[in-house]
Amino acid sequence: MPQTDRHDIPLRDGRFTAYDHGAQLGGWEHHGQPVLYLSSLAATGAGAAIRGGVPLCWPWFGPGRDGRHTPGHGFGRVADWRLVDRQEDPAGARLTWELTPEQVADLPGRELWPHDFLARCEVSVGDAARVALTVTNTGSQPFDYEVALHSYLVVGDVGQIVLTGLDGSTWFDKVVGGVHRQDGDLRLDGETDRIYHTAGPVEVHDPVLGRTLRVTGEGTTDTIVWNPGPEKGQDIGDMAPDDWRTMVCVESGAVADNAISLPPGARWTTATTITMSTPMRGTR
Ligand SMILES: O=P(O)(O)OC[C@H]1O[C@H](O)[C@H](O)[C@@H](O)[C@@H]1O
Repeated sequence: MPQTDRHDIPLRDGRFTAYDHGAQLGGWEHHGQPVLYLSSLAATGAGAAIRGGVPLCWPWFGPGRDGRHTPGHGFGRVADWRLVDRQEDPAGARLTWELTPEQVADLPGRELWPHDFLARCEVSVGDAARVALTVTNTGSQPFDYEVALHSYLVVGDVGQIVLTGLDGSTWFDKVVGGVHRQDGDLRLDGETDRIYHTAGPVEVHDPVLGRTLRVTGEGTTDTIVWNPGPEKGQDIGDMAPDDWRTMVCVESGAVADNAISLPPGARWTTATTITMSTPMRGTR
């Protein structure tokens, strides 16, 4: 396998990193503030899933709908994508990668999703960061897939953040099971792993860093909120033991019963956009 190609891109108002491996946006710093978390222990070599930034979960999410798919979050996140375009100017940059069946032929898990496809991932960073995945069905049979754009956001203290935009939506609890309805804003207390049935926008109000991050999905139906909490957080090999305190994942996706179905010749774009604003607005 080729070495991971990493792109370090300076911008007028910040900088970001991106990898051909997984077509992945890595760290992003905007106006001197880190916005996307990238673990200092992240593995980036062949087969590795890069811990942080915005991993692409595709063509399944987690262990898939049957709970038995590996690798977790699909082979798209560990594939070496082909960079097909790179546009840069001081205000913003855009990188575009493609992935075809030939590039994933030898990857574990390909046999679980053996369809003909063209996938295109576009990462654009300027005032906002946007990750867009467009999948085309190039075969003669319909197929479906799950997708999540798994943003790792930097927060000052996960115990103090308030998430708005989820009020009234139903959610599935991945920690203990069960479906619930969100009543008001969300404050995290320990391990949290939830699939909310809303595309957002979801805002993360952060009193410690004095800012609000907004995550907006396009072509998506779900928002996944994840933080491993103190116990699991200590055991994640590619994260420093206390890092769980200063990150939260707010992921735009279409998962489980909301998987995307594509007839032959059709294509679909799912995207997430992350913006940062200050000062904070009121929460309840
Ligand atoms: O450890 P990873 O495979 O990167 O997954 C990290 C997390 O991703 C998502 O947020 C899932 O909902 C979680 O269940 C999972 O633990």
